[in-house]
Amino acid sequence: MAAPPPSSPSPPAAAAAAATQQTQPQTPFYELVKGNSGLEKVLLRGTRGFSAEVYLYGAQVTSWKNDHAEELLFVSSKAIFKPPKAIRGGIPICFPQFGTHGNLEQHGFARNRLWTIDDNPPPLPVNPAIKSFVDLILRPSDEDLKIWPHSFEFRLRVALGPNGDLSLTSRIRNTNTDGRSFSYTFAYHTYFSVSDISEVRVEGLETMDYLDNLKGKERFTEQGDAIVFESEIDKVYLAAPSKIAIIDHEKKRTFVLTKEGLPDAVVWNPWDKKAKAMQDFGDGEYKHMLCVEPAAVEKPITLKPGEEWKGRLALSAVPSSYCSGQLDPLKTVPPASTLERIISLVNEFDQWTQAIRALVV
Ligand SMILES: O=P(O)(O)OC[C@H]1O[C@H](O)[C@H](O)[C@@H](O)[C@@H]1O
Repeated sequence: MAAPPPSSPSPPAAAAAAATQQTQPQTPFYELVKGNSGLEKVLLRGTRGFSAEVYLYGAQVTSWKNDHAEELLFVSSKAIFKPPKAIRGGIPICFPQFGTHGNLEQHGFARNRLWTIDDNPPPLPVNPAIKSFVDLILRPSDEDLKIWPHSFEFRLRVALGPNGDLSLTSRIRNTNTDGRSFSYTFAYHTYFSVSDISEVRVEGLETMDYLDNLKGKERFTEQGDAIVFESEIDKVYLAAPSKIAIIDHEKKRTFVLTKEGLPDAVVWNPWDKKAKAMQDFGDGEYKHMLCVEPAAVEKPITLKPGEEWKGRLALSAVPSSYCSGQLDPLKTVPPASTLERIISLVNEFDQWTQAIRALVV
């Protein structure tokens, strides 16, 4: 069901509309279409050509494009869009278990289930400028309750901001009627598309402690400068900062990842050997992807009946490279072309000043 696209009122009316929308429930603007293998997916279209897609299967975002229609997420060319296999790429939802931290299948079962659209979610405070979003919901089936005997409601809002930023907001509520709490681990398993993994560095995780999945989950401390990639990596950084930058030097593009309610961050690249061993992953594809996954792993989240947890991921892609150590996109060094432009404008201004002085004197 596609809501009619919002009319494009003039700015004052838009401001008025935005103001009223803070009080009125927002009607999301999305389109439901058939995707790969006939699986349904929701298209989100923002202003200026930004877009995103999320499959109802797994509530999995599989596309996020900028205003040049460039794909910012990685999905394997060999991804299998056929339940019960998880789609390889985009942003799989790992719940109620991350990795092998428990006795369920790897990453739990949320990414292997068919979610439904929630047309009447409980109100969620949003930026009124966000028009393009969809609310999805998952509740356990009888089969699920056999393997994880807890009732829950998992609501996910996928939203496209006015500047093309993508946000995922999860709300998980314990709806047990037997008075029992439950605990879970969680991750937004985000696959970023990168030009060449050897040209990528990650800032924000320097000096953090991490569990190394390649060394029996042993605890280590990261070295003092940005992370670069020369081999397989599979690390769970603990109590990581809320902002992490993934810098793609070749593309002059920086992904800024902001996380709320998720203390940890997993960094994974399978590299060549593991890539070859994965059926749904191209042998050379490890060069063009990097997973940075906001997560709650070290300390599972525990909810009492009726309690609700909220975990949020916000992604933006900033077309510039960062000075080392600055995670704030506003403090980025403009690209050389902008600097050259500024210098030529200053020179032009000088010429005009001299000409006007000559006239006046
Ligand atoms: O193949 P999957 O089940 O999707 O898991 C892919 C990867 O996910 C995470 O990044 C884990 O830290 C890795 O250990 C795992 O290999």
